[in-house]
Amino acid sequence: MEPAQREERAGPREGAVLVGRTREVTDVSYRAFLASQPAPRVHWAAPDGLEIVGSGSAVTVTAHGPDRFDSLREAASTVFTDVDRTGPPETRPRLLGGLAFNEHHESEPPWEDFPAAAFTLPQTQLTTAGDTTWLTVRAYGEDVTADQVEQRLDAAAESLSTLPMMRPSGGPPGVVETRTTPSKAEWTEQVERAIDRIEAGNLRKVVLATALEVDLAGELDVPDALERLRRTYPNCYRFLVQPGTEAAFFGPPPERLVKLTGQRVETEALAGSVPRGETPEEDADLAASMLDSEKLQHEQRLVVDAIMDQLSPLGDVQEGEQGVRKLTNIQHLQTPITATLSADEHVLSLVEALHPTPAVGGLPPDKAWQVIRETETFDRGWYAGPIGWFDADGDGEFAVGIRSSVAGGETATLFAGCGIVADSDPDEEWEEVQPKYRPILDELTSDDAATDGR
Ligand SMILES: C=C(O[C@@H]1C=C(C(=O)O)C=C[C@H]1O)C(=O)O
Repeated sequence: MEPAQREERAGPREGAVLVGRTREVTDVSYRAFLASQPAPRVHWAAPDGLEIVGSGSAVTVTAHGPDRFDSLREAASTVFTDVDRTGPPETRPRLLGGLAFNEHHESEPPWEDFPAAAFTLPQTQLTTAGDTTWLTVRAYGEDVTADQVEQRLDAAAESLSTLPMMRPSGGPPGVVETRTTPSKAEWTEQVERAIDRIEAGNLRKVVLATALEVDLAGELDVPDALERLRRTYPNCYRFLVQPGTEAAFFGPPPERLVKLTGQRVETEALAGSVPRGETPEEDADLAASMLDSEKLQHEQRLVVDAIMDQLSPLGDVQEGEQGVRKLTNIQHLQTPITATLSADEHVLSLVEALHPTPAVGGLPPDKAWQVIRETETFDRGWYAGPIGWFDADGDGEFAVGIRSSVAGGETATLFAGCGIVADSDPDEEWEEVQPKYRPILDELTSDDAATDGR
């Protein structure tokens, strides 16, 4: 397929036009398409069925610092000023990407390819909604013509038709060695210190995270891993953000940060975890113990209240009925929350209001961030940051970038955290964190080793 057009990598500018041409395609393998594409690459799949994969950058908007949301909105409005496109609404231009957990993110290893915030309009994109898949080719610039883009669309369709429907799967690369940050002893100290701060009265909850650095026996085939995650975590989001040739950030997060369609907001509180049981009875008992647990209900309530507080100035907010979200290897307390806005808002404004929720940050948010910064000895980077898309109308959807890893060459760094409250126990919290590595760790572990280790 066509190499990325370097001359078009520049950012948004006045006078440039965005030209997009789209056609329906059949019998396409996302894995084969993704594997055939050069970086930058992005992938987004939502549990409700929208699936997008893209490569190359027609235009990318980036931002950093406290004004990053304003800068993104402004840059995006320049990108969307002059659009000449074909295709159904499903294929409208969506800027795909995300933001680092914190606005002061530094692009240091393993995050050297990742700015504090970056959203891309891919040059070549597949979009699936319902049973239909479309191929879109885009270009952005002062001198771009519809003829050029149509020719590129012909070429892209031609090379797409030559891709194999199924590539043989290379399988997981295998794990040589793992290193945990912090160690179990350090974790115990960190959690005890956090509890001291909570008891001192100036902190209610903090989510402390851990990192697992994994040396691999070979290079990870990310398109293959994403394809396997489609089957093992079918009700989760799946994403890939690969801004350069080195590192890929990817994972199957279960948690929605926010979805905005017109004035309708959908979000959720997802916090409080227990493992899945070995038998249906044990599984139901574990779920019941979670529903009955005062500590886990407290963790959940803090998240529900914080989200409701953030949204209530913007419109009419409804708390849904609490339930249990069952994933392949863990179950969580979940409360859906919806709102009808009283005025139009951009989804980035909602992301700004909500992120980080106390499911991944803490309460009060500033105090929690201070504790996270003083405690964690690794860089969260984009872990637990907002990952998703937005369009010209300001509609969009964002997941929380958890159950995720940043991988490059023969190394992958995985992240997992859990909420610490007054009655947390360091040993129990350590046990709670481990299954949160599993979605990715299982993808890295060779099948033989995985069956031994399970
Ligand atoms: C922080 C993570 O998960 C979050 C924390 C949870 C908890 O403390 O129970 C549950 C779901 C997520 O909101 C993670 O997976 O790394």
